[in-house]
Amino acid sequence: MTSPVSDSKRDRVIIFDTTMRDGEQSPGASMSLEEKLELAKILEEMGVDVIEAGFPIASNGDFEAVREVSKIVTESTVAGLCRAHQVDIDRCHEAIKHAKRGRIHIVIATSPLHMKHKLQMEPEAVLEAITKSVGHARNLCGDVEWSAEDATRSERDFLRRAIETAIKAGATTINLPDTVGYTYPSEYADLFKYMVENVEGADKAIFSTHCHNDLGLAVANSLAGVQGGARQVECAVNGLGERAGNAALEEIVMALKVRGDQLPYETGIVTQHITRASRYVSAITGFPVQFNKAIVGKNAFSHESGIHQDGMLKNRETYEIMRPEDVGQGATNLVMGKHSGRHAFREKLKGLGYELGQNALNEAFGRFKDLADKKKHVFDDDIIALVDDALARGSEKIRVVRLRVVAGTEGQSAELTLDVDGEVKTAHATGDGPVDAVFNAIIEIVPHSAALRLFQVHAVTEGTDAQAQVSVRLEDDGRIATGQAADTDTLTASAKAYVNALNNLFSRKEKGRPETAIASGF
Ligand SMILES: CC(=O)SCCNC(=O)CCNC(=O)[C@H](O)C(C)(C)COP(=O)(O)OP(=O)(O)OC[C@H]1O[C@@H](n2cnc3c(N)ncnc32)[C@H](O)[C@@H]1OP(=O)(O)O
Ligand SMILES: CC(C)C(=O)C(=O)O
Repeated sequence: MTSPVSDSKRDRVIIFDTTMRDGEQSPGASMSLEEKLELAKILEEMGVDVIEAGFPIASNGDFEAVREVSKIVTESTVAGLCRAHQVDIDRCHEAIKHAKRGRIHIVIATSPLHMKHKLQMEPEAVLEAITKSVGHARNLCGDVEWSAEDATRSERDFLRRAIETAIKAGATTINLPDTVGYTYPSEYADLFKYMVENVEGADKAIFSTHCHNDLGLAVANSLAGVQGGARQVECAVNGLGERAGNAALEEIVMALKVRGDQLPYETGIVTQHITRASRYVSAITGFPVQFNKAIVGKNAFSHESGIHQDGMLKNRETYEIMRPEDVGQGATNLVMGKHSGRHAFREKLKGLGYELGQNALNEAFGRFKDLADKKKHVFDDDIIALVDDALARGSEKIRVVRLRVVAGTEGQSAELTLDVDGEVKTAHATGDGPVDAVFNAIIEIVPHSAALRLFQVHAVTEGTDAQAQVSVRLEDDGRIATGQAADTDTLTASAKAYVNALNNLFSRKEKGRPETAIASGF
C-alpha cells in the first residue's frame, strides 16, 4: 500500500517533461538517440524532476532511447509510457530498470467516447485493466503513474472510481490529461478540487496535469489544475507536442516563479537554463520558435517603442515583469526602429561610443527616423554609418538636395539638384551606366578637373534593404581626397560620397594642404 504524500511534496510543483515522448509525437519532430541523450542532460541540468524519454513498446529506437537515457541520468526520474498491457509494461520496465529513479507510466482512456469506439471496452473492463496493469507495474517498480486519457471528457463519477482503482492498485501519481485541449481553466481547477476532496486514498498520490493546446489554453489550464490541487505539471519545451502541442514548460515555470503570490509553489527548475533548452529543442526538431513566443521568443525582451524604451531606461520594471538573465536570454534589447525615441537613440549612441551635442543629436535622430522608415531592421552598423556620415557632412559647402535616376535597357540618365554655397542648381546628364550619369551631373554643376581614382561600394549589413556604403577617391594636381556616404539607395550614396570627396578636396585646396583627406571615420 502506498503511504500518504508528505506536506513538503505538496509545497512544490513537480515538473514532468514530455518533450521526448509527447513532443516527439509532433509530425516531423523525430529526434535521434544522440539528440535525446544530449537533451536529457540539458533537462537534468535544468532541474526537471521527471523526464519522459519515450514509449518503449513503440519501436526499438524508442526502447533504446529510454534505456540509454536511464543509464546517463542520475538526478531526474526517467519515465517510459505504456498502454494498459502487460507486454508494454514489461518492455518499459526493461528500459527503465537501469535508471537510478525509474517510473512506469500507464495510460488508458476513461471517456465514454474513447472506451466505446477506440478501446471497444466496457467501463468495468477498463477498471479491471487498471487494476491488472497498475498492479503488475507496481510489482516491478515503486514509482507508477497512471493516466486517465481524455479525463476531461470522462464522466466524473466513473473517473473517480477509476482513480480510486489505480491508487488501490499502487499508482503513486494520478494524471488527468486534457488529451484534446477541450477543457476551460475553471472547469479543470474544479475537476482537481473535486477529485482531491472526494477520491478515497487521494492523499496517497500526487495529482498531475497534462494539457494540450488545441484552444490555446494549455498553460492556463495547467495552472488552473495546480490551483485545484495538482502538484505535478506535464509539459514540453517550446510547447512541443501532439497537434497544437502541450503546455510549454518555460511558460509554466516562469508563471509559477513570477506570480508566486497567486500560486505559492516552488519548482526545482534552474530558470537560467530555459533558453538553452529551448534553442536546442528548436535546433534538433527544426521547429522554429516564433519571435513573439513568451519567455523564449527572440522578441520576448525586446522593446522598440520610444515610450517603452524611455520607461525601460528609467526603470526596467516599467515594461518587464521578469529579467531576461533569469531565463538565460542575455540582456534586454532596445531595438532601434521607426518607433524609437530620442532617449533610446542617445543611449544607443553612447553605447557605440558617440556623445553628440543636442543639435547634432537631433540631426542624426532625424536621419535615423528617415532610415528606419525605409529599412525593416536598423543595425548598429547602420547607425554608425549614418552618424559618421552626418558628422562628415557638418562643414560641407556642396550638398545633395535631390536625385532622380533613370536606368535600364533604354539608357541611363540622372537629374541632380545640388546646393552649392546656398545656391540651388540642377543638371541633367547621361553616362555609361547610372553611376557615371550621376557623376557627370555633378561635374556639370560643379566643373572641376579632379580625376576619379576609386569608386567602391559595399553593403553595411545583410539583406536587399541594407545600406550601401560608397567610397570615392578624387585626385587633383597631386592632392587626394576621399569621401564616403551611406544610404539605402546606392546611387544616392554614390552622389553623396562624390560630393563629400569634392568638399574635402576644395577644403584642402583652400587650406593649401596637399595631404590625403579622409572625410569620415568608418
Ligand atoms: C494520448 C497519447 O498521447 S497516448 C500515446 C500515443 N502515442 C503513440 O501512439 C505512439 C506510439 N504508438 C505506437 O507505436 C503504436 O500505436 C503501438 C506500438 C503502441 C501499437 O501499435 P499496434 O499494435 O499496431 O496498434 P495500433 O496503434 O494500430 O492500435 C492501437 C491498439 O491499442 C489499443 N489501445 C489504445 N490505447 C490503449 C491503452 N491505453 N491501453 C490498452 N490498449 C490500448 C487500441 O484499442 C488498439 O487495439 P486493437 O489493435 O485491439 O484495436
Ligand atoms: C499519455 C497521456 C498522458 C497523453 O499524452 C494525453 O492524454 O494527452
